[in-house]
Amino acid sequence: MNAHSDPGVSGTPVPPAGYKDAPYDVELVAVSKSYAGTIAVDTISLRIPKASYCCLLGPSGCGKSTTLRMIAGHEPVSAGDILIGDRNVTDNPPIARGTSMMFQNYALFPHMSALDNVAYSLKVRGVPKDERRARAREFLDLVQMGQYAERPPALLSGGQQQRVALARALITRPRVLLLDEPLSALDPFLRERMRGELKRLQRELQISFVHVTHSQDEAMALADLVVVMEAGHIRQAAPARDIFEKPNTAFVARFIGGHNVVPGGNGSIAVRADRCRIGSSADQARLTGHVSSVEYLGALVRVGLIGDNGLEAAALISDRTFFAAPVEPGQAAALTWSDEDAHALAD
Ligand SMILES: Nc1ncnc2c1ncn2[C@@H]1O[C@H](COP(=O)(O)OP(=O)(O)OP(=O)(O)O)[C@@H](O)[C@H]1O
Repeated sequence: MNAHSDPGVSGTPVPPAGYKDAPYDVELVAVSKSYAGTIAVDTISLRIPKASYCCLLGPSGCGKSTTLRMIAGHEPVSAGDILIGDRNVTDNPPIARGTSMMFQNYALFPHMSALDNVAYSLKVRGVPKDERRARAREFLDLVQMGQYAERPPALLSGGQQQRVALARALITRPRVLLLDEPLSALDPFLRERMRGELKRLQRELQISFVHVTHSQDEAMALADLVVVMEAGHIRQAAPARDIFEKPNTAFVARFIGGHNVVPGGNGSIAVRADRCRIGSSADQARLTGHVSSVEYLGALVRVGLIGDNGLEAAALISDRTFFAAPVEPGQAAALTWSDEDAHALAD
């Protein structure tokens, strides 16, 4: 292994040639993956700027995990190139890419203590015992697990096991940390807490995280760059706010949630549900019909509406506005919005 493929296990990471100047941590160039008869990923190109939090988001089977596994080197590409920094790693084994992967089920060794689990990848790289144990302690402290160093995984909670798995993935000092559905096994309370923790770690370490999720909320909360995938394609890659404010297609608008997709003058338009109002005045109405549901969400109330044309839509309104003029399911109602809140979609 040369200095350029050393993921920085012996002290300060050694930047690969040209890495410092590379504006992207990850670059996918026309990457495809086919299995016998199935195209899992179809000619995708993507640039992940340095030290970004990137979420790959999309419905089940859209190719997110396959993309992540190809970046990790656990799956060979069928076509295309993968660059980490400005180094083409397409044919490199996982250990020589400068990436590290944290698996969904954490994949900890049950017979080893938390400390030995974390130190393990240094062991396989031949780092002496004292040094690797000292480094493992450092990384357990980083994820606030120093006090559990001697416990085996079976005596740790799910959230604690996950922290150990994170420390284990980070100890090799990767350029890019790859996370496959890292929060899905946690209960909702812990999930939110770990979400904040992941973001903190990414900021502190100033490396890129590529995080696969099918949760829109998770992607919106975490990502600098949200990559929305469908059927092996990237449909949109942009900051969360751009995706939410300017979804480019009906699929993205629907998948990201919180939008109504309705016919406009030239094709479909998306209007955010929180920009819609419920009224009864037919002259301002954009969509007339009746209330189909009322969901109290605390600060907001979601009013579902079925248009006379069969179209389903919703308004998200503040609790104060709703209770000033409440409506009930079955009641005739109209949805209104301003022209400036209507966003034209490409299809
Ligand atoms: N080893 C494999 N052999 C054959 N087909 C596969 C293999 N792995 C994945 N696929 C197919 O490739 C497509 C993409 O799968 P992938 O696991 O990347 O999707 P995903 O978006 O991560 O889905 P999920 O959210 O359900 O994990 C799917 O149609 C899947 O069935």
